[in-house]
Amino acid sequence: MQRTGDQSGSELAPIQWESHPDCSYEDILYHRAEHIAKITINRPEVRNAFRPQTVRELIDAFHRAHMDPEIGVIILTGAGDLAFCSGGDQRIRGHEGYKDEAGVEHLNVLELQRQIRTLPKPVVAMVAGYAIGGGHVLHLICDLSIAADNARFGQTGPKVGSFDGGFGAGLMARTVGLKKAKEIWFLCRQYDAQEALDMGLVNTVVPLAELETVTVDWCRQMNRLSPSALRILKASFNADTDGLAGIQELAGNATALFYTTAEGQEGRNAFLEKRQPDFGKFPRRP
Ligand SMILES: CC(C)(COP(=O)(O)OP(=O)(O)OC[C@H]1O[C@@H](n2cnc3c(N)ncnc32)[C@H](O)[C@@H]1OP(=O)(O)O)[C@@H](O)C(=O)NCCC(=O)NCCSC(=O)c1cc(O)c2ccccc2c1O
Repeated sequence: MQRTGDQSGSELAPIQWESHPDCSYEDILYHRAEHIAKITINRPEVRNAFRPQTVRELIDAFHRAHMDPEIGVIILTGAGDLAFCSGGDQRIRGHEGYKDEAGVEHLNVLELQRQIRTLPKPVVAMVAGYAIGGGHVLHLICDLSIAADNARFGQTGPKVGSFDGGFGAGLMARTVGLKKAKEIWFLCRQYDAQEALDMGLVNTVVPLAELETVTVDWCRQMNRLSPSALRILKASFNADTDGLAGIQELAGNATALFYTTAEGQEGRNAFLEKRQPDFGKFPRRP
């Protein structure tokens, strides 16, 4: 199996994950160490299929990692070696979506997809075993995907009476090309890790036993880089695909940087001091 990527400067020391003391999740696990958060879908008995509660907990965990200034990079993975995620839990699929505890039907994974794209830190999918259906779209949404050599990828929508025509189709086409994306959706085939690497669906393939070590190494490398540069690059990569919402995210970074300048602060200070702002002292740069 081919391994890709520059491994120079890599650190392969084991990581000591710590559980977060405030987290009481049922369907997922939340760990932190060395400025990395690891979020694990923990339903191995159904190949880590998600139900509305799973998605709710994932949204909470991603928000926690987003807001935690100690965290630079986030890993999304599935418990065990057999699956990253097998998509929506078909046992509780009702007429209009996946039924929660109150009987309300959801497609709330779409909200999670948007959250992963807009949160301003790199998200890495660490994939062992199956990434299938809505679980396949989840890895696709992540910024990087690292696959174990036992990983298998595919969509099942047209087979099980579903489809994801949003990021599931559009982002797939941008990632692997239009013809390949249509093949993936129209034939519902499964692809092994090497095939996924060959079509640009994952960044690298590693032996299963090294999956976490290599993923952590990539995270450590990103954590040594400028967080603001990574943040703005992520927003830049997503901006055109995400339309005005993407531009909003990118422009929000410009606003946040502008707030830190004397020119930005002059406007606020003038308002608080009840005077006219003096922007004349700032250069009109070419
Ligand atoms: C993932 C598999 C290929 C694994 O095959 P394998 O042979 O290894 O294992 P089993 O098939 O025996 O599974 C073991 C065990 O797990 C149960 N299980 C597996 N997947 C699911 C699931 N998704 N939901 C419920 N249960 C699942 C399986 O029944 C077995 O249980 P036992 O009790 O019998 O032991 C294979 O399992 C597989 O193909 N799974 C189904 C994949 C699938 O079709 N997923 C749903 C696609 S649709 C979707 O995910 C989706 C969700 C959304 O929220 C959307 C929202 C908006 C738009 C679109 C959406 C969408 O498409």
